[in-house]
Amino acid sequence: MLEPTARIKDTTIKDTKPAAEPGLWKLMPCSTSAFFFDVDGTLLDIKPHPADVVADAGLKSLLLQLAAKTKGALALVSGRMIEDIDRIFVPLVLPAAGLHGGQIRLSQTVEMLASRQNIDLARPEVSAFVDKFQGLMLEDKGATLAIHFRQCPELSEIVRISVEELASRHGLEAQEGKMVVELKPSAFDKGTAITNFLTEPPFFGRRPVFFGDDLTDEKGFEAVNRVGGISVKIGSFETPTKALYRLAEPSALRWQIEQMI
Ligand SMILES: O=P(O)(O)OC[C@H]1O[C@H](O[C@H]2O[C@H](CO)[C@@H](O)[C@H](O)[C@H]2O)[C@H](O)[C@@H](O)[C@@H]1O
Repeated sequence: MLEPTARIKDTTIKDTKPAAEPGLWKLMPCSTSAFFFDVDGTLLDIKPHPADVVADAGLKSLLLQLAAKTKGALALVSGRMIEDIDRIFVPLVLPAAGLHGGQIRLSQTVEMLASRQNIDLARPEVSAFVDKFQGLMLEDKGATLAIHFRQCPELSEIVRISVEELASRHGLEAQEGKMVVELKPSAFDKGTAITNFLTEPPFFGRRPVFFGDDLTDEKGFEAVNRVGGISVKIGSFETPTKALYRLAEPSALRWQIEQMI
C-alpha cells in the first residue's frame, strides 16, 4: 500500500484552492457520514470511450465494505444512466442517481425525475449536427444527450457553441464535462440528487461527503457545503471549484477508502 503523500502530487495549500489532505479519511467517520461518489474520473480513471469503463473487483469490494460499515449510507451520483452504472459495477446494485440527478434509486426501484419532452424535440437536430462531423459521438441517454468530442478535440469550440445554442432554443441546459457537452433539463442536478438522498434513511441525519472530479459535480459540492458536509475534488485543481478538499487521482481516493473500512 502506498503512503498517501506519495500519491498527492501538490501539497501546497492556497486560499483559492481546496486543501490537499492526506488524512482526509479521519474527518469522515463511517458511523455518522453519508458517502456520495461520482463515477468517471473519481472512482475510475477516464478511458477513451464510455463503454470501456468497468470497475475492478478490488474497487467493488471496497465499496461493499464501506456500504456495510455505514449501514448502507453510500450512493453513486453520476451523469450516466443507472442501467450503465449497474453494468460498470455488476453484480453490485447500489443506491444511485443517474443522468446528473434526473434518475434516482434509493433502494430497489429506479425513479425517472427528468422529463424527456424537450430532449425529444431537440434530438433530430442534435443527431444531424453530430452526423456532420467525423469523430463526434452521440450518447443518447433518453432524457439527456451527450455529445462527445474526445476523438476530435479540435471540434470542442464548435460543439460548445452549438450545444449552447440548441439548449437555449429548446429550453434545456448545456452541461460541460470532460471532452463532452450534454443537453439536459435544468430542473435537476447532482445537488438535488444528494439533497434527495439526505431526506431518506439510511442517509437522513448523517453528514454528507461528496467526491467528484468534474464541472457537473460542482452543484454536488455546493449542496454538501451548504449543510456543513465535506466536498472533495479529485484531479486537476487549476479550474475553480467549490470543493473544500482535494485528492490527486482516483487511486488516492481508493487509498482513503481503504483507511475508512
Ligand atoms: O458523472 P460521472 O459519473 O463522472 O459521468 C460523467 C460522464 O461520464 C462519461 O463520459 C466521460 O467518461 C468517459 C469514460 O472515461 C470518457 O470517454 C468521456 O470523454 C467522459 O466525458 C459518460 O459517457 C457520460 O454519459 C457521463 O455524463
